[in-house]
Parts: sequence; C-alpha cells; structure tokens
Amino acid sequence: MSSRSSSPGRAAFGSSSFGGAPRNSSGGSTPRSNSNQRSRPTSARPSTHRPASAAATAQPERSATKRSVLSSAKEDTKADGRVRVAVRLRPMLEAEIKAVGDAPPTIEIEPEVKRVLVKRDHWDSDSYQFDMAFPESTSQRRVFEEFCQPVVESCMKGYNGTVMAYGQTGTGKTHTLGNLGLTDPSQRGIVVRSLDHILATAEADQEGKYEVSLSYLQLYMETVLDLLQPDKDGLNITEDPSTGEVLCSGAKVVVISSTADLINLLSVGENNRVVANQKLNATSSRSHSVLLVTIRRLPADTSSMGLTQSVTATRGKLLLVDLAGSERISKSGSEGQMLEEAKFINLSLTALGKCINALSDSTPGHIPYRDSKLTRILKDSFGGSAKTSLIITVSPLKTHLSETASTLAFGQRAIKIENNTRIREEVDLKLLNRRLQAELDNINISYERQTTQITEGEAKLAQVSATIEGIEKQKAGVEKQLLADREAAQRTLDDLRKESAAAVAKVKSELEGVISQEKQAFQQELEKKNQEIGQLRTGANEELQKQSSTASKQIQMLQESNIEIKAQLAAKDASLFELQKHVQSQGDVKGAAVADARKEMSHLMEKLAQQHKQHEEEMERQRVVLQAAEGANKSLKEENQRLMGQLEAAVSANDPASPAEGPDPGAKGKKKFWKFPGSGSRSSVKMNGQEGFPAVGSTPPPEGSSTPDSASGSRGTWTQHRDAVSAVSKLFEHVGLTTVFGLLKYDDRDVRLHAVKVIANLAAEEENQVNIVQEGGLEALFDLLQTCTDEMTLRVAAGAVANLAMSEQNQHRIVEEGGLELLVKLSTSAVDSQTQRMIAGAIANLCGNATILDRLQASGSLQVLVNLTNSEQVDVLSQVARGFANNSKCTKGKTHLVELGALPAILNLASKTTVPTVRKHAMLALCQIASCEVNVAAIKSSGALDMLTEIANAEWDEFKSMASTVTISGKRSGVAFPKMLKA
Ligand SMILES: Nc1ncnc2c1ncn2[C@@H]1O[C@H](COP(=O)(O)OP(=O)(O)OP(=O)(O)O)[C@@H](O)[C@H]1O
Repeated sequence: MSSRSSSPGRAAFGSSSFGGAPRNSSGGSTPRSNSNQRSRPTSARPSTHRPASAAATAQPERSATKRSVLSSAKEDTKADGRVRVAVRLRPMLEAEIKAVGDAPPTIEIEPEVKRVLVKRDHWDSDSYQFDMAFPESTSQRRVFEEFCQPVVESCMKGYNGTVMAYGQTGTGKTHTLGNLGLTDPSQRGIVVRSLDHILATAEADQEGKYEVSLSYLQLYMETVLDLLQPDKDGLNITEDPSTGEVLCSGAKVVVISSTADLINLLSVGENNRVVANQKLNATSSRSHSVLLVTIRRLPADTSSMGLTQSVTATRGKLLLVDLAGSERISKSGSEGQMLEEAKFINLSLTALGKCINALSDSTPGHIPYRDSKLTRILKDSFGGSAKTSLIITVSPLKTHLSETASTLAFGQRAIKIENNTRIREEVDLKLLNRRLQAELDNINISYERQTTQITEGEAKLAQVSATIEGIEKQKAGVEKQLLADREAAQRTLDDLRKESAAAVAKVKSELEGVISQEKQAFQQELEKKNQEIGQLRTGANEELQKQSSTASKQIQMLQESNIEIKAQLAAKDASLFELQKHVQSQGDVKGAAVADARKEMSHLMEKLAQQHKQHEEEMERQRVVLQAAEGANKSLKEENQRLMGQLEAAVSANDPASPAEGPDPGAKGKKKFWKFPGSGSRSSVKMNGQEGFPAVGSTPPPEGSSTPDSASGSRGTWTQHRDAVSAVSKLFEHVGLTTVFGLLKYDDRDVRLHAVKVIANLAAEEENQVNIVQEGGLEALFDLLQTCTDEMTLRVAAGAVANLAMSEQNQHRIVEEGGLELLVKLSTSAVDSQTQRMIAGAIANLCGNATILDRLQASGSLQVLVNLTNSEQVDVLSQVARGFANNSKCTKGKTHLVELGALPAILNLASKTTVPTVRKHAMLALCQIASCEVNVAAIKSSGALDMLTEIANAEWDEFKSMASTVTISGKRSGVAFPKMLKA
C-alpha cells in the first residue's frame, strides 16, 4: 500500500475507476496533493500499513489431519483468511533498455520488506506494501513456491483456490502464469508448475488416489468459450443451489495424469485460442483465460485401511486465471471494436474490483458476483471459502507509471479481503459402513492368519532348532574330519617333499656320475690323442732325422768323392810332376808313361765332365725353380731369399768346400781360409800382385786334400777350382747378374745381404770380375755403399769391391766412379775389424796400379792405410802392409807415403809385428822406398836404416824366401838395395 494511501477505503473502488489511480483514504485528495511526503531512504520511511486486522481474523484450518499429507505447504497464518497479493516487476526488455539507456529505475522493489517504491521524481515516491514483492530478477520457481504453492496444496486438501494474474498489457501476466517452458524448463510458469506439483504430490501420497481433470476456458466480451472445444458456442455458467458450486455446463473436462498430458492440452488450448481470437478478431490481451483444475482425492485402498483412516473423498478446485490487460481506455485510445473490448474488459475487471471491495469489507454484505461472467466463474473459488492469490505484474517503464500506480492500487484493495476458507468434504455413510465391514473382516482374517502363522512358526522353530542342532553336530564332525584331513595332507606333503628331495639327490648323483664318466672318457680320449700326436711327432722326427741323415750321408759321400778325386788329382799331379821331372832329367823317356798319364788325365777329365754335367743339371733345376718363382711372382721376397740360398748352396757345391755363412769377424781360429802359395796362415786370392777375398765364408778343405803350396802343384789345382767356379758362373749367366744386382736395392736386409754375398763370391773369381763391372755391378755396389747402413752388408760390399779391384781393367772404373772416396768415407764409420780389413784390402789392391797413385793420395786412401796401422788386428795390418808394399813398388821417385810421413808406421810394422806376412810386406815397402834416392834422407831420418841393415844382414835365404813370397815383380830389386845400403 502506498505511503500516501496507507488506509485505502472501499470508496476507492468505483465502477468507472477500476484499474485507475489509487485513491487517498481521506477522500478526494490525490497522491500528488500529498507530495510533501517525500520518499526517503527505506529505513527512514514511515512504516507502511500491514493488513494486520485481516491476518488477525484469519480462521484456523478445520482439517488438521490433512496437514500431514501436504506438509510442504508454506503457511502464512496471518494471510490465510484473505486474498494474498504479490507484486512482480517485469525486467526491461532489450528494446526498452536501448530506448531508456541508463536512466534510473522508476520502480524499485524491496523484497525484504515486501514493498514497492514508485518514484515519481528524484524527491517523491509512493510506497506500496504487499504480501510479497518480487524484483525483476525473481525466478519463476520462487514465484511459484513462495506464492502459489500454498494455494495449490490447499486445493489438494479439498479447498477451492484461485491464482490470478492482473496487470497492464505486456507486464508479464502470461509469462508468470502460462509460460510452458518448452525450450527452457526454468521458464515454466505457475500453470505447469502447479500441475507438476499436484501430480508429484498425488504420486507420493500412499493414502490417497487422485483424479486431476482440466477445463480450459476463455472469456471474451462476456462470452465463455471452451478452448478445448473451439467449435462450441458460448457456455453457460450455472451454480449448484445445494452446494453453491459454480458449474460451467458443457465445458470439456479432461483427466490428466502427467505433465506431458498437460502440455499437450495447453498447446491445443493455445492453438484454439489463436483460432478463436482470429475468428473473433481478438488478441490475447483482450480476453481472460481460465484454467479450471479439479482435484479429486479418494482413499487409496479401502480394503487395507484401518479404522482410524479417513474414508472421506475431497475435491478441490483451482482456478488459474490470466486476466486481460488492465490499461485504461482513455490511455489506450481504443475505439470501435477495441473500445467495445475495452468496455467488456473493464466490465469484468470492475465487477472483480467490486467483488474484491465487497469481500474486503470487514462486514461483507452482498457480493456482486453476478455482475460479470468472470466474477460468476470465480464465485466459489475467490474469497469466501476459497484461498486466493493475486499476482499483479508491473512494467519498469516510466511511461507506464500511471498504469503501474493504478495496478498497484488495485492490489492494495484486494489485500484487504478476508477469506473464510472452508474445506469441501463429502461423507459417504454407505461407503463408510462398507469400509468398516471390510476392515473388520480384514482384521479377523489377519488375526486368523497370524494365529496360524504363530503355530506354524513355533513348529518351524522347533524344526529349525533340531536342524541347527544337527548342523552343529555335522559341523563338529566336519571340523574333526577337516583336521584329520589336514594332518594327513601335511604328512603326505612331508612325504612328497622327502621323496622329491631323494629323487633330486638321486638324479643329481646320476648326473654327476654320467658327467664324471664322460669327463674320464674325454680325458682318456685326450690322452690317446696326445699319445697319437706324440707318436706321430716322434715318427715325423725320426723320419726327418732319417732323411736328414740320408742327406748328410749323401753330402758326405759327395764330399768323399770330391776328396777322392782331389786326392787322385794330387797323386796324378805328383806323378805327372815326377814324370815331367823324369822326362826332363832323362830327356828321352816319354813313351808309355806319358801315354798313361794322358790316359789318366783324360779319365779324370771325364770324371770332371761328369761332375760338371751333374752340376749343370742341378743348376738347370735351380734355374727352373727360379724361373717358376719369378713367373709366379707371388712372394718375390721369400722366393728371392730362397733363390739366394739355393745359389749360395750351388756356389758352395761347386767349391770344394761346403756352403757356409757370410764372413764372420770372429772366424779367426775357427775357420780356415784357402791357403795359397806363400800366403801364410791366412789365405787370399792373388792375381798379379793383387789380393782378392775368396768365396765368402768358405770352410776349410777336407783333411788330406792336396794344398797348392808347392809351385809345381798349384797350377793344376787352381785350374780345377777355376773350372768349377766357371761352371757356377755359367749358372749366373742363366739367372742374369742384373737380377742379382737388382736385389741390392731391396728393402729387406737379408735379401740385400744374400745378394751382395753372391756378388762378392762371384767377384772373387777373376773370370767374373770384368763381367760383373760391365753388367753394372760396380754401380750397384757403390749405390749400396752410399745408401746402406748395415755394417755386415757394407763389409761384404767392400769385400766385393776389393775383389773387383783385383782386375786392372776394373781399377780405373772404380776410381772414376768415386770408389776411393766411398772407401774413405766407409772407413770413418767402420768399427768392425773385418770391414776395416775389406777397406784396406780394396785400397791395397788399387795401390798396385801406378796410374792412379795421385788419386790414391788425393782421395785420402793412403791416409786410411796409415790410420789403420793403429789396428791391433793382424788381418787389417796384413792388408795395410800389402798396400804399402804395392804402393812403394809402383812409385818411381818420391813416394806419397814419405810425404804423408808414413815411414815410422811402416817401420813399426816391419820391426814390431810378429806376424811374418805383415813384417815381410812392411820390409818390402821399406826396401822399395829405400831403393829410390830421393827417399834416402827420409829413410835415414826415420831410423829405418837399422831395419834395412838388419834385412841385409839377415839370412839371405830367409829374405829370399820372403821376397819370393811377396811376388810383385818377381825381380830381386828389393833385395839388392839393402845390399847397397850395407855396402
Ligand atoms: N519476469 C519476466 N522476465 C522476463 N521476461 C518477461 C517477464 N515478464 C514478461 N516478460 C516478457 O514481456 C513480454 C510481455 O509479457 P506477457 O505477454 O506475459 O505480458 P502480458 O501481461 O501477458 O500481456 P497481455 O496482457 O497482452 O497478454 C513477453 O515477451 C514476456 O516474455
């Protein structure tokens, strides 16, 4: 209620002013006249009028027992006896928000204090108090639960009730009441929610059976239309005179059992309403729609009901009314049909207002229900014995302020109605009697059944007890048996474990036995194999030894044969010598002896030819092997090594001695060299006063072989040997010397060494010397001397050069190719005495050539000889002394040796050395030097005179022997000079 109309009187309802602005209770003054009562903040506002008197007179419900069934109903005891009024503010629609912008709201809802403020301007506002005030944000659900649910539940208890929406067009009446919420269940309105609630409650109620039926009516211009039968003409509204129940005869009543039924029905009704409106040229807002819900409740099952239970059936009626728009005609400016409609609307709403006015009067008299069809339909459900909730909807727009105020004033008047609610009950005595009889019968039957059940139960109990006892016994027996079984199983398990352990042990021991047997067998087999291998090895060794001994024997035989031949040769030589001597001495005895000797010679020659043939065959075989090896070219190195070995063997085989290793510096005393006439203990090959180095590593000749010591026998033996060597040389003609020279360039030291040995051996033979040089051997050797660092190889190479230097023809080549310089250079690094011996030997041989004396001096070769006089090795000193002798012999005039100051060294060799060869050569050198007058002074100053005197005084034969041994010129000139000195 408005603060300005805090005591609205009945006068406010006038026939023409229904829906108009609220009137002041004091009569004529309008709210504006009270404008000095400015709106203040809510807390400061004067307290609004509450319908306390109406609440105080509210009657308690008569049927207290029913409350237990519908316990969820919210009761407002104060408002029970009157129309409950709520106001709901519609939210601004989108178009309205755009139009209004952010203008301050005109209507303000204060839900806490259930109040509506209508702001006229910034300072002035009207305040209206209601039972509830819903702001624009209020949900449909809350509107239903807080405001409508109590009416619905009271109808389910048998009361009549009405929920009615009243308000200006477009303020949300249909939304609040009739929204079906098809797309959004949260938008479902009061109609759907009410029916939902009724059906759910009916389903939950175990004690009652419900029948819910509907009729859907429309009131348009005082005509009642059935929306479920659109073709039907207007219906009549009648009233049962005995009960006062309003009846709408002819209206279709449809029983529903689900919300889906309801939705279908309402959809049909809505469609029909559209059709009807089109037919009537009406709009929804111009007509009232009434949904009439009848709820009949019967006791659920008569037969099972107790005496205390109710036997009454109830029937409640709920009217859900969506009223036409309440706007004033003047404002809507209606005319024609619209005007007519407005009049009828106003008629019905005015009639409603009048009824409300009359009902709200504390001493109600005549209620003008009959004034309109609307009020006639509402008569038994509105006011009086019915519960009524009126929700008034208002627009938030300022432009609708006047209509809003009018609507709110209508609500304020309605809130004054005091209801006299009365439950509608029908008591059916016959039914009651029948129900009581049935109840009694049921009780008797139940008693009998229970007695029988007890007896049967006791018997069963005894039976069960016996069974339990038996089971207990069985259980004890089973437990005992179980125990015994478990023990037996345990024993069996133990036995099994023992058995399995024994079995495992047995299998293990068997396996071990098998393994051990196999191991033993394997070891035996192994030993057997080892024995077999040992036997095989022994056999192989024996076989090897046998073969080796056979080979040794063959060699031995060959050697023996050689010895024999040589012995025969020596003997024949001797006999020939004797024969010649004899021939010479006898002068005339040639005859048969010579013939015999020749015969013998020819026999020997044949033997030699045979031997040569054998050698040639052997050489041929070697050549084939060599060619095969070269042709295959698979392993040149090994093949060449083998070839060298074979070649050396061949050389040795041709030599009277057997093959041996290379020159051994320590061979002195172990191996003897060939002895040549006058050469003393150490041998050398002599040629024209030169000395060569024989086949390297020669072994001594066999015992008893003839030695060429005697001048008479040397020629034949030498020839024989030379022939043999010549055969070997031929072998090289096959092999090709250049091949051997090529081997000197090998990286492998052994190959080089073998090759140079072969060359050295070949070079020891006069026949080969020129050939070797012509074939390029000198260059190969010099190349080796320049590049090689292995002293053994260098030593053999120097020996080879020494041998080649025996040939006068070679001596110039050696000097021209720089051989002297190479020897001098080698002497600086040579530490081994044998290498020194080879160097000294080579120089000594070259010293015998008078045409190269200056080169000997210039290259430092003579100095090398002088230096080597310091050596303690006889081999070396021997070559040095020989070099001095050769050099002095060739020199006609002042010798370079004197220039070098070598006289003391020579004197030293001649006087102090005990080795005869050395002494003799030194003495000979002194003699040669002394034989030239230019040297006499030097001889004298060197102190050599004594030595020369000593030589002169010596036994002539001794010196003679010495002189003849050192055969250089074969003359006695060296002997004559001492004689001169002596004289
Ligand atoms: N509480 C609300 N929340 C949201 N929208 C609403 C609300 N109330 C009304 N509306 C909207 O306002 C518009 C008018 O509502 P509605 O048709 O229910 O008014 P009405 O009073 O029934 O009009 P009429 O008298 O012409 O039938 C509708 O679009 C409706 O959806």
